[in-house]
Amino acid sequence: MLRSLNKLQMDVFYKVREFCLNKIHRKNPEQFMLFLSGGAGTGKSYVIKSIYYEANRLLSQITDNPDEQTVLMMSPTGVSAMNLGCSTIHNSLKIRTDIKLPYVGLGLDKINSLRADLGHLQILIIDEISMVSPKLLCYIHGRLRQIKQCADFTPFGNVCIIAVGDFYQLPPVKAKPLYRNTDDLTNLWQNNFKIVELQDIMRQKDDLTFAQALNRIRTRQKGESLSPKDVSLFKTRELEDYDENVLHIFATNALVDEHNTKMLRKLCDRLIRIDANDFSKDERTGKMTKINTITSKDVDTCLSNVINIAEGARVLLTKNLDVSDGLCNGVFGYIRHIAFDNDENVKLIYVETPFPNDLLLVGVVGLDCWYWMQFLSPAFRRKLGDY
Ligand SMILES: Nc1ncnc2c1ncn2[C@@H]1O[C@H](COP(=O)(O)OP(=O)(O)OP(=O)(O)O)[C@@H](O)[C@H]1O
Repeated sequence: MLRSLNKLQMDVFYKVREFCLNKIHRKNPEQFMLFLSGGAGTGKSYVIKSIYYEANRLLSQITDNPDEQTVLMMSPTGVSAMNLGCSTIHNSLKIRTDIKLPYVGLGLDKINSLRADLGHLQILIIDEISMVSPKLLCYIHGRLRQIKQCADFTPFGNVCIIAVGDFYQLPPVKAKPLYRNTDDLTNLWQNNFKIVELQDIMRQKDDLTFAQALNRIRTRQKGESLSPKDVSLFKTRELEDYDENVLHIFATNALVDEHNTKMLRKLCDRLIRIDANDFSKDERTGKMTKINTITSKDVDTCLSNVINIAEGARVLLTKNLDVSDGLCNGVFGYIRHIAFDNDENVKLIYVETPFPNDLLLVGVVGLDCWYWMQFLSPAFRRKLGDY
């Protein structure tokens, strides 16, 4: 893999390698903060995998404990974490999703356990940096300072950072991207990071004309039209007939729902409608009472008021259940079986995941739980037989 790196990829690789060698030889190398950028397919993930492997190999020499991590790779989303074989930022650094500034430190027990794993951390690789909000970056900085017990304000507790990504790609959810942050207090991005921009598109390296046209879409401003030449090039890639099972992308949720309902009706015999039930908890008695008006819109739960399901339907996981097991937001599964209670209400939905031994069991809203999901062990699966 190393020999195949192109010139710019190689430069970054050797810069990090030099830091590691100096660290092993106790030369006290200076902390670096690198922003590795480049368009889609320029090989950002490819080079960080090489760096991660090499840095791990070299820096493992500075600790005797194999459980201690000297290099950590993480990503803001479950899918990209899964693709890179790492964990999410929230999971790796025990950062809650509802964080607020100013930074709130972790309690003693939790920080001690993080410190046991990451006390010798030297290099942190953050993939998909375009999706990291200024607030989340502040929490990464705060957490690393806490882990490293830094007395001064050196950024990120003096841990080297390799931020990887492309700001032309997805921005953070409901937050400004890092380069747009103008708040001096939380601005860890500007002035700290040195940019290296990979130039060669490796994904379409055998079709340079197409790769360059894709790059023009990348840098195109809102309202700016594509050249007629690019439009006709993309038109040549249009398909009249295509497999309906491929992943579709739509601009609005309404179009997504329309397509899903069409496919369900087409592919499945019996459509089952589940209406959301809303319950309120009496603070004094703890008793749950069903309420007749649905409040999901008012409190923005992102839950649908109605869902249509069917046996055989393809479904998408929209939550990170267990990234290390591959069960993260974006993974497909198939509904194998739907079980009903005596009143013909849906009680359980059995979802088969793409992973051989996992079957997800999805419980539908009951009085004592909002929803729950669990994996069935192979033994329990056998007990269930063929339903
Ligand atoms: N030096 C290289 N030699 C051979 N193949 C490479 C090289 N660099 C990247 N590739 C290949 O090019 C493709 C794109 O690389 P990669 O996924 O790392 O790009 P990326 O910049 O991370 O893309 P994106 O922004 O879309 O995630 C992959 O198939 C990868 O294996």
